[in-house]
Amino acid sequence: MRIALIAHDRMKDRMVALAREFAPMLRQHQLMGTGTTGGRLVDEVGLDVERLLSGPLGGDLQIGARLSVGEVDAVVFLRDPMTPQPHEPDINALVRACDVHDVPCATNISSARLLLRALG
Ligand SMILES: O=C(CO)COP(=O)(O)O
Repeated sequence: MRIALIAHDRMKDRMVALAREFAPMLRQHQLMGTGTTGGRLVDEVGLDVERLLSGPLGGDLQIGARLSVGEVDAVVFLRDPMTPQPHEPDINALVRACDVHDVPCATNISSARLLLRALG
């Protein structure tokens, strides 16, 4: 499976903890992430993650574009619900693309755990 991992700044520690928890499972899959999130997962968890652009520079759009042509199977997107983001339209575009193409998209830790368990 091709899994995209994305987290806003205040959610990145939680993404790292989640990735540690699921590291053995995640290693079985092809991973991609936005720039900073991907970097942390590489450096702190030792995962092999293809790093795309940082979110505010177009990383969400890159993932959305891949997803729209069938190149992403699942998304974990830990959005920060409390902080406005300069690239809000990109964020909405990615979540919308998940809905348009019926790609599972977990936007909080509980749903991410369920999704990653299901992908086993
Ligand atoms: O902004 C993001 C998603 O909208 C995440 O981007 P970074 O992983 O580069 O911080």
